[in-house]
Amino acid sequence: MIETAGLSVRYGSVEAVAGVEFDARDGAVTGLVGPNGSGKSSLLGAVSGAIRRAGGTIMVGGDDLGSLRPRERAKRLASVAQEEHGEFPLTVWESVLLGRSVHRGGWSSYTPDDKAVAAEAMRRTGITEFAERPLGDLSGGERQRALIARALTQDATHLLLDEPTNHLDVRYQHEILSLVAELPLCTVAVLHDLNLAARYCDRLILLDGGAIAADGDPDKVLRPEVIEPVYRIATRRVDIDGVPQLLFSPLTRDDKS
Ligand SMILES: Nc1ncnc2c1ncn2[C@@H]1O[C@H](COP(=O)(O)OP(=O)(O)OP(=O)(O)O)[C@@H](O)[C@H]1O
Repeated sequence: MIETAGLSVRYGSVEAVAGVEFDARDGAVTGLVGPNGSGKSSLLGAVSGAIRRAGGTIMVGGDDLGSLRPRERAKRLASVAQEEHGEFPLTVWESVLLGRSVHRGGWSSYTPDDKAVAAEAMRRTGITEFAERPLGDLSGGERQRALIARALTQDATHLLLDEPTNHLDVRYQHEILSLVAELPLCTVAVLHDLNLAARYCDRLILLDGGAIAADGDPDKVLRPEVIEPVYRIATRRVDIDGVPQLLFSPLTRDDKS
């Protein structure tokens, strides 16, 4: 479980996250949605510890995030950030295997079990064939799947994903999110695509201007009267097989005024 209270993130005079309180349950996928600049990545970054919070508390598995030693933190939280920069000198296999390093002491080498966990994560994300390729040579979508495989290999109890479907083709968008939805973890994912969020999230937190505009299951949040004022786009909803799906059309001149 992840719980925050009064969580704030500031960049100079910009308050990107303004005293947010939410909880994300174990065994569920909580989606963070909202327009560009609404504070999704800042909120996720604060929870992962990558971005310094200006105030508030973050509890992960019942303990204050700040009280956890780095190794314990890594056993509890695995995260995939929006863009991982760098030269990527490692092969895909080496990079995925690095996820096991939090379970190894000092210089001890990887065990057959570590290698089996890494191989299984690669199989599930469809990247086995790229094992010997340098990570930096992969396409954006292939690299995204490799980074997700590394996070799965870390075998943490909480998973943070910032736009995990970014760069993925339509098949892998669904494959990766259905894989994530099956994991018995506490997962928080930033998603732009509201229709994917509807299908794979148990709960949605809609951010607007750094604050929570709506919080609840997809049926409750994905309603035109909730979505339209936040995204400022005309929205229609249809329910397909019990899953809400949204259709959008640009505002007319009259709507804008
Ligand atoms: N490093 C930074 N320095 C200054 N302002 C920043 C910085 N990072 C983010 N911001 C600002 O903080 C606010 C929230 O940004 P954030 O990236 O968290 O939003 P987001 O909802 O993830 O956006 P997007 O959907 O575009 O990825 C925005 O106003 C943004 O301009």
